[in-house]
Amino acid sequence: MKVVLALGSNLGDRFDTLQGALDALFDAPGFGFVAVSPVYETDPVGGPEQGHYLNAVVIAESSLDPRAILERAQSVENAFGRIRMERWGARTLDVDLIMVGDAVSDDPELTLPHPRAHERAFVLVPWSRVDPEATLAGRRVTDLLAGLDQEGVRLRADLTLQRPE
Ligand SMILES: Nc1ncnc2c1ncn2[C@@H]1O[C@H](COP(=O)(O)OP(=O)(O)OP(=O)(O)O)[C@@H](O)[C@H]1O
Ligand SMILES: Nc1nc2c(c(=O)[nH]1)N=C(CO)CN2
Repeated sequence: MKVVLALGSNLGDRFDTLQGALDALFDAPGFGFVAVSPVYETDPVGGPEQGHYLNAVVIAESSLDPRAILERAQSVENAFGRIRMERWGARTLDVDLIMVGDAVSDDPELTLPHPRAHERAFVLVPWSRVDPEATLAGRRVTDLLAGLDQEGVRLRADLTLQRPE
């Protein structure tokens, strides 16, 4: 199954956090690296006033079930010292499951595809760069993007994530 994960960080050394998270996600069996997007500097969306994020999207191949992938994502978030404060507030690391194959779920603990991904340029811009043919719930990501303001999402060509070892 194809798995799409979105990474975000807006506290501390944001790039180091993203690279560390990428390495940690693939540092266990059951998860094969496919590709990682460029890094984007993004205006914060929602929540209280907070700093800019670095965002990236990772594509993996996995036969793990969605719950196991969520657990892995959460353990990586915890390992990078994420302190959960207010909703949509600042965080050292956020790992969201955007889609897991064609799994569909409306469980609040794990909603798939991610219920807000289709409206988030900070997810769709990097995703479309790493997979221009991608679709989300039957719609092309590039089409979804056409209706969104992308001004707050800027390529950081000076920052490149390395594929995990
Ligand atoms: N697709 C998903 N990916 C990650 N977490 C999810 C997903 N669907 C539901 N959740 C649940 O959401 C909770 C995480 O909420 P969190 O505080 O990270 O939200 P947020 O990142 O601030 O906001 P958002 O969900 O809009 O990105 C987790 O406890 C998890 O169980
Ligand atoms: N730019 C940006 N804004 C956000 C982000 C994020 O990763 N990037 N994550 C959020 C909660 O998941 C809320 N707002």
